[in-house]
Amino acid sequence: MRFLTAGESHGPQLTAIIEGVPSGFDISIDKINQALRDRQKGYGRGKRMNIEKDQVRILSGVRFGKTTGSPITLTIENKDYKNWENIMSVEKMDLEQFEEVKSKMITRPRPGHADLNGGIKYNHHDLRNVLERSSARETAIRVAVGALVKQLLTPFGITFISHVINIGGIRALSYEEIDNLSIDDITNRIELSEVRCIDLEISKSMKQEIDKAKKSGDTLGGIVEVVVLGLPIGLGSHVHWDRKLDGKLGQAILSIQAFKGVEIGIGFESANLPGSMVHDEIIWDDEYGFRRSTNRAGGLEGGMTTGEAIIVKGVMKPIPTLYKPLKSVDIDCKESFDAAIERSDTCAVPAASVVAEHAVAWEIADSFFNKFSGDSLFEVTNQYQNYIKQVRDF
Ligand SMILES: Cc1cc2nc3c(=O)[nH]c(=O)nc-3n(C[C@H](O)[C@H](O)[C@H](O)COP(=O)(O)O)c2cc1C
Ligand SMILES: C=C(O[C@@H]1CC(C(=O)O)=C[C@@H](OP(=O)(O)O)[C@H]1O)C(=O)O
Repeated sequence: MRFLTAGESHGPQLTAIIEGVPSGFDISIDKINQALRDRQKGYGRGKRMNIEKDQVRILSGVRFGKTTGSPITLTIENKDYKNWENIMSVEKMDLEQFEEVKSKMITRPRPGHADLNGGIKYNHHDLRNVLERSSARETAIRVAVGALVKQLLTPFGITFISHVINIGGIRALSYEEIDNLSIDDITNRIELSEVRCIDLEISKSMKQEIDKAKKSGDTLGGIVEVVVLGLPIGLGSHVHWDRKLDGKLGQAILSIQAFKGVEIGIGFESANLPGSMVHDEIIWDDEYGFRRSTNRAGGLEGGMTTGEAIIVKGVMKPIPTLYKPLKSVDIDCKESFDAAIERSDTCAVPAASVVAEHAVAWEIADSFFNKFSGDSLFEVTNQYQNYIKQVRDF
């Protein structure tokens, strides 16, 4: 499977085309819209989220609620476009527009954003041309894509959880450290927390930290965790660098705006431990077959799933646009100024946890349909069931 997205932050809409989805799978628009709502509602976001009411439209590839095997086109309207029509026009600029366009021109690149590198690379002297596409507005359509392909995995019992385990240094337990909570309890708590954190007391401290940062014109980053349950052994492959699922998940997470680190299983901590405390012993379970007594590897060995939960964390840096800006240089006169201020979030880690979940979902779905390839649900299901039997009898 593959997909492309298009669209500017303040343009008319975001679009995605997904290719390679087999036929016969149930698709619920409500489920995609629920994921879009989850992405929008995290605490710490700026005023833009009051304007947008993200809802997907499916323009091709689905008929009467089922995939047809044809390319699937998704769109999300940018409600804010009506306030930017003149500034984002595709027509040649006329003189009357000039003053308005000039008022929104960006010439003082924000440290930490794509402005300066993108401006130099594409030879733009209005850095808005860079900002519009580098903006994480694009994550809305990526979530829609992920929420669609997640539904292709439902018949095979594969499910996803995402949550926040750190905001600005306020830490919460990660999935492996949580005892005595059912998956339903975990998901209910994430739903209830405005920062998508399982611990509701820590959620309060995280919110306070966000309020503090906002008051001082600053921003915060953090850590998100994505957990994938119900995977068979053997998605991904050890035979080529670009088929290794851990590598693909790394790319998926690091492709999200502002993500600067990724960790699988105990990841960085394994540098401090001997092998006996890092690797997961292999056991035989009469009901499940081969299993691991622990899951420090985070569900991946040799670029392939082990059958245990995939556990992947991503580190998000603080938002680059600061209301108390850092120093920058005006690209025209080359003098030092405060960086540009564009309406902005204080902390988007809760929103980004939803984005990370859906970016991971894409990679899992892609690996799943690589392994169990077929043009229809029927064909894929046959392949899947044969393989599960093969694994059971191994
Ligand atoms: C959900 C989400 C919301 C974001 N909101 C903002 C924002 O309001 N202001 C901002 O300057 N950056 C925001 N960012 C981060 C920038 O888009 C990102 O830092 C920028 O594109 C540069 O890319 P890089 O940080 O990956 O190098 C957001 C990122 C995400 C994932
Ligand atoms: C629009 C979204 O996020 C935007 C991401 C973003 C950035 O620079 O990445 C900057 C802000 O854009 P604006 O200036 O229009 O408010 C965020 O609101 C979204 O997540 O849907």
